[in-house]
Amino acid sequence: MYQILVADAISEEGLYPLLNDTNAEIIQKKTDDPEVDLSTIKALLVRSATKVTDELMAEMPNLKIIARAGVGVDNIDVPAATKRGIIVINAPDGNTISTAEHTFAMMASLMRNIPQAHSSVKNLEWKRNQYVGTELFGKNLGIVGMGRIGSEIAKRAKVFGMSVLVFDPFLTKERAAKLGVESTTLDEILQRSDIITVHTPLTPETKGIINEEALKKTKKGVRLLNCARGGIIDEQDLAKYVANGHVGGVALDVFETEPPGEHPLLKYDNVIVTPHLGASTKEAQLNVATQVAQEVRTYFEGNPVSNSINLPAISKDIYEKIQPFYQISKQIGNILTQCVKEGVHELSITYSGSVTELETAYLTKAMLSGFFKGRIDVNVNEVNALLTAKERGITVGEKISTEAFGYDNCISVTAKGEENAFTVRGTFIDHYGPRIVYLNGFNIDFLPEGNLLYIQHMDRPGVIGHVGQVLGDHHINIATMQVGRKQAGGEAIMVLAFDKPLSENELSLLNNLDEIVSINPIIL
Ligand SMILES: NC(=O)c1ccc[n+]([C@@H]2O[C@H](COP(=O)([O-])OP(=O)(O)OC[C@H]3O[C@@H](n4cnc5c(N)ncnc54)[C@H](O)[C@@H]3O)[C@@H](O)[C@H]2O)c1
Ligand SMILES: O=C(O)[C@H](O)COP(=O)(O)O
Repeated sequence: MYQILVADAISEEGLYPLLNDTNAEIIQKKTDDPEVDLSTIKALLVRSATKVTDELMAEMPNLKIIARAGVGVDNIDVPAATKRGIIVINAPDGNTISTAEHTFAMMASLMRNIPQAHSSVKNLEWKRNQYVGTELFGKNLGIVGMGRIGSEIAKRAKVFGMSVLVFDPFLTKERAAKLGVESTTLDEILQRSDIITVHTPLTPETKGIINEEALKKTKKGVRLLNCARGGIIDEQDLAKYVANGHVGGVALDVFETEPPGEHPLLKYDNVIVTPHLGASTKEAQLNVATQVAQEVRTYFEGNPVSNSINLPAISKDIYEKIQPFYQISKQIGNILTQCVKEGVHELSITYSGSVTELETAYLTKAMLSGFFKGRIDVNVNEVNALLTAKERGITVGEKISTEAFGYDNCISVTAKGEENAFTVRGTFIDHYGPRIVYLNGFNIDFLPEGNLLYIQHMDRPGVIGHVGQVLGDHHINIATMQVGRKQAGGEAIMVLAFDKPLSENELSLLNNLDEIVSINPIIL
């Protein structure tokens, strides 16, 4: 059973995939509601209202996934979530059309003074001369940020007979040509546009991208729209340019602080506003809620999510192919962490055979999650594995090799410390399962599972008997036993599996046997 906290107003109908899941319990409350036990919540669903801060995440130690029913994730501390190993997903295209239509409606309203005229008629006035508008036809529309929403606006603007200038550093010439828009610089847009609309995410780079310096370059009478995020157009600078009459009109759906309260821009008649309604249509809300609810369910069913902000996307097909190697990679990492007795500064992974055809980067992260398991407080998974290694000064290297040691596939990991290096090799055999086939210089073959004991000893007659005697005296059943050696009479190893872990006393009795060099329990 997993608990999901739905902290913002999310379409109930869209939550159907979760409401329909007998393993899910949905709690619809604010994060600061005293009735909510944050510590047991595994999934958090939000829109833009809830601020998902590092402090909030600290109160949610079991949180695995944050789902944003919408596009912008600027209300979520994504780096902090990543550090904590929490997946962040969004619904990138569910509200595109709604937001594009809202922006267009705002643009038409602004040009034809519709909100002002509407209020005037409602106040029993009839001022036809006061509300003479301007056509969209033939005007230059500048779009900053030509992603999903920007592109939909461009299509609509062209139908209205507008010329579209766009600025987006990631827009290719081919795509601009296909959309029939002129791709240009921000400066050109500022200088040539009659109307400018912004559709970028709010990032350190886009914050204030339209500020006083930019406004200075615009045409007198320019109209500006922000239906993306408050702050992309600097509100204080904009207020100055509305006050001095340079800017002819403004349409805002979003504000730096929401609600904006007593905002300097609100007093101007040529500034029209809506309360962050871009995505507020029945269709968009149903789309985004269904998308994230389905993704959360998929995640808890153990399948890959498609719209993660902090995890590379992987298809279900590839995910299924990778699963067996995922497990063995994790086990190799975990064996290493339990066997290496000094600080590790380098982990090098070599993939060979059929596994090289898969997403090995994903497996490297799985190996790291196994390596850090039990070593540090943070839950390390594919989201934060590389970051955790980097923070701890561990270099991670990945290689592809043609040497698979006679196996169909082989994953070999070497952990290097100041003094020693320790190598573990594993393979996955169809219809047989995962096997560890090499341990610190010795060929061996054991199942990486359960309570294991790795013993280094001298290859002498009777050693296996002596070990068996100690265990038998303590009524300990040996489930499986594998041995490996390099040469007769030299160093050798054995790996035993038990139904339960051995006690300190039993381990110490084994360690005191003459032929034993070292013993090392491994719990997987
Ligand atoms: N008002 C609303 O209710 C509402 C609804 C949906 C989305 N939004 C906002 O709109 C934004 C855009 O949504 P989208 O779905 O089109 O996202 P998107 O990712 O498809 O498009 C964003 C575009 O901005 C471009 N970009 C990034 N940095 C830039 C820069 N410095 N200069 C110019 N372009 C830059 C990117 O290359 C990308 O093409 C979202 O981030 C969200 O904040 C608001
Ligand atoms: O980024 C978004 O998707 C929009 O700003 C919508 O935000 P909302 O879900 O709070 O309406």
